[in-house]
Amino acid sequence: MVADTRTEHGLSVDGATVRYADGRRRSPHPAAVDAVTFTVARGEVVGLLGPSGCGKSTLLRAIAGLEPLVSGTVRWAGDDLASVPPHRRSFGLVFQDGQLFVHRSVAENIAYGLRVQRVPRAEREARVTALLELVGLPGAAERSVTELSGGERQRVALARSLAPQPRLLLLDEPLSALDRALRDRLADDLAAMLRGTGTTAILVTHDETEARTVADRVIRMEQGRLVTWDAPEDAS
Ligand SMILES: Nc1ncnc2c1ncn2[C@@H]1O[C@H](COP(=O)(O)OP(=O)(O)OP(=O)(O)O)[C@@H](O)[C@H]1O
Repeated sequence: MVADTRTEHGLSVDGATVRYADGRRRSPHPAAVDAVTFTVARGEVVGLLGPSGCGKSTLLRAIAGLEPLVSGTVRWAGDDLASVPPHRRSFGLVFQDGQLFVHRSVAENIAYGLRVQRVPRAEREARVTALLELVGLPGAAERSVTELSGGERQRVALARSLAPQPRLLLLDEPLSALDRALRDRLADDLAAMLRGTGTTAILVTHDETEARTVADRVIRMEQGRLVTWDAPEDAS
């Protein structure tokens, strides 16, 4: 068999199955994620679409290591991550509500992961300044996150997740809480941010237009299963 270099250098999910325990039932609970197989090449942005409850967030959480697999594997660059805890995967996560630290400034929020990585202060400050430029909030470093709009908050959440340069960014409906006009604008900005930083990412969304704006390729789930996927552009 010819080695698949795309898979070796990025994410490879193979037969991933997640089942939530249900203490009340004797019969096995249906799998929330059912034998899902796909790959994401380095630098690629994949959109994950599907109706509510089809298992998108569960799949993302499983990739992050936050939900155990009952079968299947999640690999990065060919290495099985089964024994690698979430904080050692170098994956970033962004949720719908941003989940910022409300008692910290914008800069402190963005610098959080860099402090954990013990990045020296001067470098931290330079990275925060560059990231604020990138997300369209120059000069906002000392602002309190409590006084930001919803869109500004999501921009800060994106900057915070990009700061440690994650090898994979997992975006779980990061724009869903915003109104339509803001969402469209931020989708364009998000696409530019991911391309500009060469970030490998999976974007979960309900919104086909948003997926097409941000992602290179779209995959679709229904009832725990992957039902369609666009062929990777350079695969043949
Ligand atoms: N903690 C949990 N315990 C038990 N069942 C859960 C849990 N979280 C999710 N589920 C179930 O797993 C299935 C998949 O849920 P999931 O949140 O992954 O779907 P989703 O596609 O992300 O939905 P949405 O688009 O509404 O966020 C659903 O049937 C849901 O009820």
